[in-house]
Amino acid sequence: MTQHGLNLSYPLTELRIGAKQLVSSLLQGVNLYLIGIMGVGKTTVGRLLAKELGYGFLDTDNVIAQVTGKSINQLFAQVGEVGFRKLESDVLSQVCAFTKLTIATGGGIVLRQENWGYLHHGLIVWLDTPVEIIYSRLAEDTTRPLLQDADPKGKLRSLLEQRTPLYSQADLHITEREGDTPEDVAKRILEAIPSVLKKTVSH
Ligand SMILES: Nc1ncnc2c1ncn2[C@@H]1O[C@H](COP(=O)(O)OP(=O)(O)OP(=O)(O)O)[C@@H](O)[C@H]1O
Ligand SMILES: O=C(O)C1=C[C@@H](O)[C@@H](O)[C@H](O)C1
Ligand SMILES: [Mg+2]
Repeated sequence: MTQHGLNLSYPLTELRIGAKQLVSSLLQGVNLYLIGIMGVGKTTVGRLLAKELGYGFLDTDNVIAQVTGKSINQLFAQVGEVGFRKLESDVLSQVCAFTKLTIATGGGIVLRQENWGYLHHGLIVWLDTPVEIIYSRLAEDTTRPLLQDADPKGKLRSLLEQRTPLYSQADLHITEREGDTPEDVAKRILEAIPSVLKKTVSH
């Protein structure tokens, strides 16, 4: 984030008065990227954050589906995970050229090294939710091809375990607490952004 030359001289009391305005002015149009395993709420919380910040909202999964005219399930069936990952990188490489966006990413965006070059154009937020909660949310959902497994909960656990070192490279780590609404999570992110920007430049 230091390459953005953010102005960090702000009175802390302002955080309580107008967190949204403060965060907007601190970010100076820098994009927010939400990463995390499927079902943590990247799409849901991303929309709320965009509204709060006066940012546009994009979801890489939705952009891929719109551009190809196919669902994520159809793409996995037709071009495989490898083909899907190429499309995902193409989309990310294009959207990172814009500013003032909150971008919800697909859960596997962290897997390709080249994607990190694009993600680091912005501020990266890792949404982290206990597997039990994610599972209860997605148990009836058939739109995630990687969860079409004999043991979907085990699959979620193993994906999270494999990807945790990658998600950990985010600028900000927000852990969802039991009972947190999407609004609570968005608020916690907004409140945490000033501290992470401050921490980055003081090193
Ligand atoms: N804090 C929350 N409390 C309750 N339900 C939530 C919360 N966050 C998200 N949800 C619900 O969980 C489901 C999954 O959320 P969402 O689609 O936003 O996850 P995602 O991280 O974008 O997943 P994917 O990586 O598969 O795109 C949705 O039905 C959403 O309404
Ligand atoms: O975690 C993953 O690898 C995925 C998450 C979804 O957002 C989709 O991008 C797709 O279902 C793959
Ligand atoms: Mg999503």
